[in-house]
Amino acid sequence: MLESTIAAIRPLDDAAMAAARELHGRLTKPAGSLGALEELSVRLAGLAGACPPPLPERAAVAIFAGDHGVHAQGVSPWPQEVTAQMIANFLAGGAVVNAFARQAGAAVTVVDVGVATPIPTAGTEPLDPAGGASVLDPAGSARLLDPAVPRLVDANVRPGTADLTVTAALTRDEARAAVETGVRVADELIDAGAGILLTGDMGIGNTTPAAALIAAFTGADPAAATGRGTGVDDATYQRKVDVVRAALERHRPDPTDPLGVLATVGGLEHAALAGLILGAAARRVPVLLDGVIAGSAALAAAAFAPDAVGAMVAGHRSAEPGATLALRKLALDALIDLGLRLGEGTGALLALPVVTGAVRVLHEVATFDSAGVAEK
Ligand SMILES: Cc1cc2ncn([C@H]3O[C@H](COP(=O)(O)O)[C@@H](O)[C@H]3O)c2cc1C
Ligand SMILES: O=C(O)c1cccnc1
Repeated sequence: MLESTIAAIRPLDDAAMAAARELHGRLTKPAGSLGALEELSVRLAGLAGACPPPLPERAAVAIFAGDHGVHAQGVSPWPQEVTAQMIANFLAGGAVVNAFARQAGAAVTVVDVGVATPIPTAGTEPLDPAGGASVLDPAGSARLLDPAVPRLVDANVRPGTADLTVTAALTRDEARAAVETGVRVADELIDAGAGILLTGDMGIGNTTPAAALIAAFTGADPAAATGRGTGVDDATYQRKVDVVRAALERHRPDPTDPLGVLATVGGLEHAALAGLILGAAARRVPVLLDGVIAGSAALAAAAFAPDAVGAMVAGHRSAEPGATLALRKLALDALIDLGLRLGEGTGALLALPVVTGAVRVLHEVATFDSAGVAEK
C-alpha cells in the first residue's frame, strides 16, 4: 500500500502553473504585489492540475499522538501521561489547537498511533484495519469534517517507542504500519471532502526524535538540529543533544532508506505524519505543515517520494532550530513566523487563511479587461 501511494505521486502540472502565472498578470493589481501568495497559488494550481485550483474550503487537522521510550533519558520536563491527558483535552475542545481550529472552521481528528498510557476518555473509532473503505457510514462521513466535534481514531501500533539510545525505536514493520495509518487517515479525510489537510502532533518527548530525524536527513550536526522543545533548561538541553548524537552514532541511519530512519530514530507520530503527507500528495491535495515534528516527517516523505514536496505548504516557522533546517532542505518558505513553539497543528491553522486567500484571488479578483481598469 505504501508503494502504490508513492507510485501515485507525480510532479506539479506545468500547464496549470503557466495558466495561473498568466492569470496573475491580468488581475487588477500590480504584478508581483501579492508576494509569496502569488507563487503559492501557482504551486496549488500545479498540484490540482487546474487554474484556478479549488478553494481549500473544508480543512481538517490530523493530530497524531504517540509516546517515546527516550523520555526515560530525561529529555522533557513533562511526565509522559501528559500525552494522554492532552488528548482528552483535545476531545473536550480545550486546547490551543481547538481554539484555532474553531476560528479556522477546521475539523479536528486525533489519531492515537502509539500512546503509552490510558486516554481518560471513551468512544474511540477504529480505523478499518484492511485499509479499504472507511468504517464510517455515509452519515458518519459528514461528521468527520464537523468542526464542532473533535474525533479520536484508535490506531495504536504499540504503546510508545523503545528508547532509541538503547535499541531501534521501532521495527521496520511498526514504522510501516504507522506510515500506512497516516496514508489511510489522509484518504479518509479527503474522501469525506477535505480540500486541505493540516498536520498536528502530540507526544511528550517528540522533539528529540524530530531532531534526530532532521539531523539524519539533512546531515546537520545534532547540536544544530536540537532545540529546547517545551522549554528545557541548559542541563536538559545538553542531555538532549547528547542523546540525539548517541542515537545517530548507534544506528547510523541511511537517509536514502526513510523507513529505516523512521524505525531507528523516529517516532510513531512522525511516521504517521509522513504517511499523511504522502497520502495527501498522492491525491493531489495540499498539506499544510505545522512545526518541527511536521518538518521532520516532511523530510521522510520527501525521501520516500521527492515529488511529495509539491503538495507541501510550510504553515509557519517554528522557533525550534530543526524546523528551519528542514524547511531549507525542502526549499520551502514558511508563510508566517511568529516564534511559535507549541505543535498540535497551531501554526498550520493560523496560516490557513493565507492559503485560502492565495487561492481566492485566482477565483474572485477581476481582470484589468473585465473591470475597465487601465494598464500601465
Ligand atoms: C501541556 C502541553 C501541551 C502541548 N501541546 C503540544 N506540545 C508539544 O510539546 C511536546 C514536545 O516537546 P518535548 O519534546 O519538549 O516534550 C509534544 O507533545 C508537542 O506536541 C505540548 C506540550 C505540553 C507540555
Ligand atoms: O514548534 C514545534 O513544532 C514544537 C515545539 C516545541 C514542542 N513541540 C512542538
